[in-house]
Amino acid sequence: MTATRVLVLNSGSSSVKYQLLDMRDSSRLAMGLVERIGEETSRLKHTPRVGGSASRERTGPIADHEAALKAVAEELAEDGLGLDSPELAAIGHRVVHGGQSFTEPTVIDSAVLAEIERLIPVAPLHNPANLTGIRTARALRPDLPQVAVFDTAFHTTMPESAARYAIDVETADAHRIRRYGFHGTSHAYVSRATAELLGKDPSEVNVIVLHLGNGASASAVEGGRCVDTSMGLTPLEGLVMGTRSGDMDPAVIFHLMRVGGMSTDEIDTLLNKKSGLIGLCGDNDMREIRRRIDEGDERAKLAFDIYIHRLRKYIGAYYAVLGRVDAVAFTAGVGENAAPVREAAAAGLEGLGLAVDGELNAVRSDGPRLISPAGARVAVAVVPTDEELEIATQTYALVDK
Ligand SMILES: Nc1ncnc2c1ncn2[C@@H]1O[C@H](COP(=O)(O)OP(=O)(O)O)[C@@H](O)[C@H]1O
Ligand SMILES: CC(=O)OP(=O)(O)O
Ligand SMILES: [Mg+2]
Repeated sequence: MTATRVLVLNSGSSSVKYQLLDMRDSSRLAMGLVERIGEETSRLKHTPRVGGSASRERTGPIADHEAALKAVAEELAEDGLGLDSPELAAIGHRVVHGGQSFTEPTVIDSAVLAEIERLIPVAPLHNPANLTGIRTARALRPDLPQVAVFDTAFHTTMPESAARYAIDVETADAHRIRRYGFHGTSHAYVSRATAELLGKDPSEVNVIVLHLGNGASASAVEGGRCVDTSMGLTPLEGLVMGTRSGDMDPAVIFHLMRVGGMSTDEIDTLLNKKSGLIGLCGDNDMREIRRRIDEGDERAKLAFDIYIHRLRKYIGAYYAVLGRVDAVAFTAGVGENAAPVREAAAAGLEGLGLAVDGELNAVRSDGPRLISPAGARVAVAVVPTDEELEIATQTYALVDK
């Protein structure tokens, strides 16, 4: 029997998303999510035979990522899809920070593990969880190839003019300080899917991709290659996010230290976990923010306006970076679902050839779709991302040789 299945693990700071795919037809055999790891109220939602049977849920404390993965393995085994299956060809892992070392998907060995570990200081919320996922999966199936697919890889094509910060060159190089960019698997997948939606080859189109999830980032993709992106050394820079500030004057940090008496760790927590939408209005979920706005809540309205203002700045900036824009693609939780965000992001930009059609924008659908009026100079699209499929495809390409 040839092994054609790939298990994909996307381990976040407090969650694990997973999918088991059969790469003969890219079909999903099972998928699921473990949330609130480390809390009393952890939850595992497992969907076997996607599209077929109903989901199963387990609630109750799941202490850490190792326990989470073991619970996932048990759920898969219950459907006869256990990790011991000879049909499993590889396990693909999302790894958030690959620094400059990794420009391609990579089979994991101890040297690769050591490098991912070395990069923890620049991805403190993400790389430790990714490492635990890899180590646990390796312990469960030591004989299987484990492949790392890096968020940073797609952005390694950025020119120096976009990737370098304007700080002392020797200092920057000594500490490997530069723009790395993240969500690259999503930016790659969505820019390609957008070209496909337009019936063109990726090499022919310039796309601004807006990945708006809990973490959010924008990228400028020229003929299939990333030329700029909004996240930087770490996933803190750029857009306003669920709990992260995005761009601000770096002197805010010195001010908080000198005048506010805050420690480095306190400021790190403030900017990564208590800022963005949650810091501005107490909620990080766009659904809740829209509900509050509908009830006349001023703080929610201001948070929304700040979020949109920053988003529009990046659309304008990347318009200038690209010179010619063929499409703007909205993706991830907010981008795919929040019609008011898309409407506000494009409002009044007809001069740039950008517009959103109210009726098309209100349509709900799982597939990629255009929301710009017919004949518009720039296509505006909703293009659902599928990081797990992209990771599985890249993983399988590496092991099916
Ligand atoms: N129906 C919806 N309307 C508006 N926003 C939504 C909707 N569904 C999800 N979201 C937003 O998407 C976010 C999660 O996006 P997602 O891409 O899954 O994030 P992540 O991968 O970073 O966890 C939620 O925090 C919420 O703000
Ligand atoms: C890199 C990053 O921000 O990832 P996420 O959106 O999954 O937090
Ligand atoms: Mg995400």
